[in-house]
Amino acid sequence: MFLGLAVQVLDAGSAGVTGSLGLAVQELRGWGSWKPAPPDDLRRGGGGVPASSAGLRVPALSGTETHAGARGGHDVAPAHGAMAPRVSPRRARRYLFACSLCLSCSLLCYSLLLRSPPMRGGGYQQLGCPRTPISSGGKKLLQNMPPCALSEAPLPPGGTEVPSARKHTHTPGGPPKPTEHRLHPQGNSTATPRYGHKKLPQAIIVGVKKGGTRAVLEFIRVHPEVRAMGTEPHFFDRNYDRGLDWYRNLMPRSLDRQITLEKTPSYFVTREAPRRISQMSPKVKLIVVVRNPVTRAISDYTQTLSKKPDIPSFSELAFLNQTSGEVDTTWNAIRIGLYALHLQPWLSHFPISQMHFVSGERLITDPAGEMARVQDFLGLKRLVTDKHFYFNKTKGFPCLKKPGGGGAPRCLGKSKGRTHVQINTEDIEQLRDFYRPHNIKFYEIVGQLFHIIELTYSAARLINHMVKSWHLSPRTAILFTVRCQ
Ligand SMILES: Nc1ncnc2c1ncn2[C@@H]1O[C@H](COP(=O)(O)OS(=O)(=O)O)[C@@H](OP(=O)(O)O)[C@H]1O
Repeated sequence: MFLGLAVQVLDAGSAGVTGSLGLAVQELRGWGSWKPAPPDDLRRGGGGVPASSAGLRVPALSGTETHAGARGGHDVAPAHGAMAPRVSPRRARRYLFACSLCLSCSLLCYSLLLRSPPMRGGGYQQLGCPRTPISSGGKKLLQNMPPCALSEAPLPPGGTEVPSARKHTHTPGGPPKPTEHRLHPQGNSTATPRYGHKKLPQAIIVGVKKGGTRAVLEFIRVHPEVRAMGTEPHFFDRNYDRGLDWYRNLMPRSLDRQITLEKTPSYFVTREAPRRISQMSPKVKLIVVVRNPVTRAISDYTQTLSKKPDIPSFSELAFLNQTSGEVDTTWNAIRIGLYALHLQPWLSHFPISQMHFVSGERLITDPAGEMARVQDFLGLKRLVTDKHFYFNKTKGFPCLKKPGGGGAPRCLGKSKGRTHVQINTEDIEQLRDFYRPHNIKFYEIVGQLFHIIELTYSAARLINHMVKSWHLSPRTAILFTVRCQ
């Protein structure tokens, strides 16, 4: 191939075609009109054109002049102002050949560099997958890959835990930056495939902060029919004035059959978000990951404390009056947990059937079960199953593994699953009491029981009994039980 190219180039040049090769030939022809110099001069580089220049610094590539003297002599002008050497036609052909070889070589290198990025295990061609460059930087954030690419992803040697968080902050005026870490970067890529098109999301994980939203996003994007934006765009709260085109442009490319998804947990508590989202698309599917609001508040506080170690204690912030136990509902960490309150505006714009609630607790104890429900809700085939998960004892959380057991597992980053700040039991009890009526209201609205209030074992059995024996709907059984509690 290399030789073939060289010959082609040589032919083109000899024929005097236009373009740089043609010019190269013209230049060499120009040399040919100079007085001949002893061949040795050329080889030694003395008196005539230095050997290196003669072979490689072909002026024609940078200019159109055919007369070397007119170029100021920096390219091929003879040294010491000596007469330009005459180059025999044979030598000229040699130069031409050398030059062509160089060009061919460069062409070959460029074509290799540009057209053949590192491939995953060479399996692409057989699988008929589009060629997608894979980020070689192992610390790149994970993004979904086309189905075939996912199954071909190379994994890091022996790595089990995700490297520490790569945090970015949002800069007004610039594109949104990743606000948090994502799953293990290996085995997936941030590279946008060159096929498909950018769509507005058909599904959004709208909340809640610290509920387990990252886990849901990372788990669902394993599905080949899902393309997810890895970072949080914060479009419907912070960046709305940038317009839908800006928002759409942030999305990964996807095929028509694929679902585009993003997650920004702050939407759930943003008053304007439901209206704005429904204006974008009234059919969009909404996912809310809920978690016991007391645990959620502690998780939220733990995160803030990790960034600002000087903040007051949890109890000081949570209670207006610690003796009376009056809760400060203006503190965000507390306020976000008032799920029923935040849900109301959503229900003015979306039917409840368009919202799916994931239990943050079950997401940890039974990720496959929760993800099965998410897939059902999104109208996807249940492809993300228990085969994809394993429990990582060191992390204390489920992590993703490769189906079939090959390759290294992938856990969420260090900022997910942190050890919480110790809060005294009395404060926790007071907060549970505070949240109980709000939680019950929330259950009533969504007709689903979450582990966000602690049911006694007998209450759970009663629910089961009522559902099975009395043929009550789970919703009625739940409501009856929590009301009785
Ligand atoms: N598989 C797995 N691995 C690690 N962590 C998991 C997982 N599943 C759920 N979680 C819980 O997710 C909590 C973080 O929630 P979010 O991802 O919604 O946080 S954030 O709002 O995006 O900051 C995080 O909260 P903390 O434990 O307080 O760190 C986890 O409890």
